[in-house]
Amino acid sequence: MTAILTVESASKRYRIQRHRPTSIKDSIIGRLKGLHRKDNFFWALRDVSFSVEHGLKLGIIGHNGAGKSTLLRLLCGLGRPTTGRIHCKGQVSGLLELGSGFHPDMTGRENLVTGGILSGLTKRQVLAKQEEIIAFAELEECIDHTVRTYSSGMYLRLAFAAAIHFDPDVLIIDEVLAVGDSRFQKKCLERLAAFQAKGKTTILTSHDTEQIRNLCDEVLVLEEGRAVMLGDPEKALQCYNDLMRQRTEKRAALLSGGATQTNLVVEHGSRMGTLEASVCAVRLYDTQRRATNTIHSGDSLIIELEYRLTKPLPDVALTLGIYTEANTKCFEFCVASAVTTVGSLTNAGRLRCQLPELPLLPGLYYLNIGLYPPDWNYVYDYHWQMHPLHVLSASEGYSGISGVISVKPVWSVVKE
Ligand SMILES: Nc1ncnc2c1ncn2[C@@H]1O[C@H](COP(=O)(O)OP(=O)(O)OP(=O)(O)O)[C@@H](O)[C@H]1O
Repeated sequence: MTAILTVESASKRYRIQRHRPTSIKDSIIGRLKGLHRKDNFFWALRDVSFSVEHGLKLGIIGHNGAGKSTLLRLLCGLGRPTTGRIHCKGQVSGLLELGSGFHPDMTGRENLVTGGILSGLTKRQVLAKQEEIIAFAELEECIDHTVRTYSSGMYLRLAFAAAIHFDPDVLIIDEVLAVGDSRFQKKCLERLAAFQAKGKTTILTSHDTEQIRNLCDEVLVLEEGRAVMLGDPEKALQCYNDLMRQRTEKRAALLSGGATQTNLVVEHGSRMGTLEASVCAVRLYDTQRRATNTIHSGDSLIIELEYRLTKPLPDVALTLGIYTEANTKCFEFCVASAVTTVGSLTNAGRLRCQLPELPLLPGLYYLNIGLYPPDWNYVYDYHWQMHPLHVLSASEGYSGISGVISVKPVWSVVKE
């Protein structure tokens, strides 16, 4: 196999301007006074090296500010590394953050033609694909409006449709699969899978670990601009979690002015975090609002979390998941902003969550709960295997089903 893309010791330095001139005169005066010499420099990428072979599905993960977008921009040819080199032997198409790529004052159609030509297609080739792209993006009615008037969802639909229909050798996607409605997201994921199945190379970043597992066969982990590891998705996700644990430990030490144990002693299961926001009690209720940790398959479950904040926090992110005894995830949902979902949090209170008709097969499960700062950089409080949930057979139980969820198949003979 040959490498289609090679990154050799690439570093990227940004200038953090202390003096921001607002006019040419201001800029000249600033230079004469030597104000520009007071600028700081920030290394967003440091000495990153890796190569990507034809057909590889590469994922890039890392916490907020780790350098993922900076690296993807360089791979797309937007800017050059401050030191090091990037080599690409094919045509690259990039779906970067919303707002990049299209000119806001040009119509969707004009942007398509310009984008196609910039991606290496001839005008005739772009025009031949144009209607298919517009149909995929479902933008027939707005394609002749200026892109400035598009919603973020419309923008994303056009950007994705264009990037994939231009059929590049390497498709680079920065997190954008998280935007847009779920039906269109599914359509994009199917199209992306077909693109990958043709043996094309993809490079993507995502904060969604399931997307990383499903869409990547190798993953690069970035931390503070450095490549920490490149390996299979499971090892990379483990490394990402370890880095989060290390950041949590650093944060806890900073808060307490010394080394702190972030793994907390609990009766059952495990708990870790800085406890700036904490879950101090978890109560489960059945459909009759009785406090219990035993329900029947198919019953609804009410979960009440008693929380405490050590100081007022602008927002908190949280996760709540149900896992089997063997630690298989049945489901987990993330709330990126508690404020948006339930309103601002007082220093202590209770959050309630109802899960209607939980179709779990009989067995022992655990509720895993996490509280995080909104940038998910470290852990406020994470409980795993601490809160058991016993699921009993439904009153009209049926046999012969294994797995995690309870479904009731209805069989019949097809009449010819
Ligand atoms: N144009 C710029 N000027 C100065 N600093 C920048 C610039 N662009 C990015 N940075 C800084 O470089 C670092 C890496 O940013 P980057 O956007 O690459 O991170 P990221 O891993 O993509 O983060 P996120 O997951 O939040 O998108 C951040 O600290 C960011 O503030």
